Amino acid sequence: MANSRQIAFIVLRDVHQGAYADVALDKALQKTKLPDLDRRLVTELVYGSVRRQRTLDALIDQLATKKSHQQPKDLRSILHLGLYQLRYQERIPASAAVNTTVQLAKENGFSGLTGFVNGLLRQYIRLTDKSPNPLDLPENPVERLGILYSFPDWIVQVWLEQLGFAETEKLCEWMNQAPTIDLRVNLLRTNLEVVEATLQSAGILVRRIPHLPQALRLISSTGSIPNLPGFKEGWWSVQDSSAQLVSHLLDPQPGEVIIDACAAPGGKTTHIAELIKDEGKIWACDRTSSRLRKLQQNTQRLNLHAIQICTGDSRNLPQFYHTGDRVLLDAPCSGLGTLHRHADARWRQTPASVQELTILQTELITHVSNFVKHNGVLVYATCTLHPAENEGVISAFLANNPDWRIEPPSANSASYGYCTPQGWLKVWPHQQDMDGFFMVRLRKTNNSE
Ligand SMILES: C[S@@+](CC[C@H](N)C(=O)[O-])C[C@H]1O[C@@H](n2cnc3c(N)ncnc32)[C@H](O)[C@@H]1O
Repeated sequence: MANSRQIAFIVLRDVHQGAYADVALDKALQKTKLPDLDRRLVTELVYGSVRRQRTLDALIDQLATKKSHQQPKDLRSILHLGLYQLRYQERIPASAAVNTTVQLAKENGFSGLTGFVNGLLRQYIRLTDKSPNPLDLPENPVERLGILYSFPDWIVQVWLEQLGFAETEKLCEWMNQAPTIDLRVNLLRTNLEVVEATLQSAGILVRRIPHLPQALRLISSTGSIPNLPGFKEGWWSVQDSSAQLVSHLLDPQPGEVIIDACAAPGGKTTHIAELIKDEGKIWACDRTSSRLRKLQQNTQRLNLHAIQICTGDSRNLPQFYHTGDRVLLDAPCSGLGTLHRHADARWRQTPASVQELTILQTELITHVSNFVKHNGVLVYATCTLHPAENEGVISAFLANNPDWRIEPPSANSASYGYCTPQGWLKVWPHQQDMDGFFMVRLRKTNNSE
């Protein structure tokens, strides 16, 4: 049976050939019968090495004569694994990190280079004996943060322009943490006290989140989520606190017609159904049927009946024109607010992909705003921290549609505390300790058609 590090190496090889880190990892773990502890090690090594890729490459550049991108691809992955353990895995003794990495090199076609691997890793250890952070860093603030925290320059630049150096550094640090898991309790089936007590009796510690009436944060490790008590019974869903704010901002009421224009897999659709006590009609539209199947499963598990599914492109659904009391557009986005949840996401997005997304977002809001009835409400939300996809899309929409205005949340809303002077809400993860989000409520005013 292959050992944890060999499996991690094979997954990294797939990732460097273009596979998604989570998909490649799942595939590899399904093929093995590793004990839980080893599975956790593989996961940590893969996600950590992918996430910290830029920092690890900078170390290779510093310690070897050939730059990281000139090294054979597999050797680079092996060095990433070794350096990752030395730099970020305090529980692994340095000697074990070095010996296992040398072994990996030997077993994967680099027996002639074991001396190089051994030498490079030992040189790193010697440098750390002299200084806790031996990485050479440039003065330029963008590159400095990009190399130290392993982000592409363009993302650091986007954040620096909004936050300045000290806050951007805190945000970068936050995004390299292990993600937390929040639950949203289904108050139609149970209540917070019962879920808290049930989880606690299964040895899982939770805490409440201020202002969010359905939220619980898991503060101890859990194992498989579907095996936790209450999941199969539909007592709760997994949903980050900031995503819960979106449906509170929409503020849906029992009996209303609500259209969720980008609904799958249904985190917010099911929340809306819970908030209206399952009384009314919610159209869950999405163009991806595989994701809508998940929405269907979630709806059944939570025993909700107000939701109707519509598969299609929301830029072309004229049957909904002027029918919605409230419309939610939780738009596809670059996900810069949830980079901590997807190890490879920071390397997949580019300024060009952001540009394409802003075009799609603009087309979606333009079409979907027609779904709203006279005097109705439209909420636009993204889980990104890129102003072009947020403030930019909304400012352009308002400039082209003078019959719409921003309506900030009311003082008794769960989302009130996150409101900015402009009336939109922006959740900065390092300040609020939840996923990054942008959301705004717009109302179609009286002078509109
Ligand atoms: C951010 S996700 C939605 C998450 C969902 N609201 C939730 O809370 O679970 C964006 C969704 O938009 C969908 N999408 C992208 N382009 C679309 C379009 N033109 N029309 C309809 N859905 C679209 C994607 O399939 C994806 O499911």
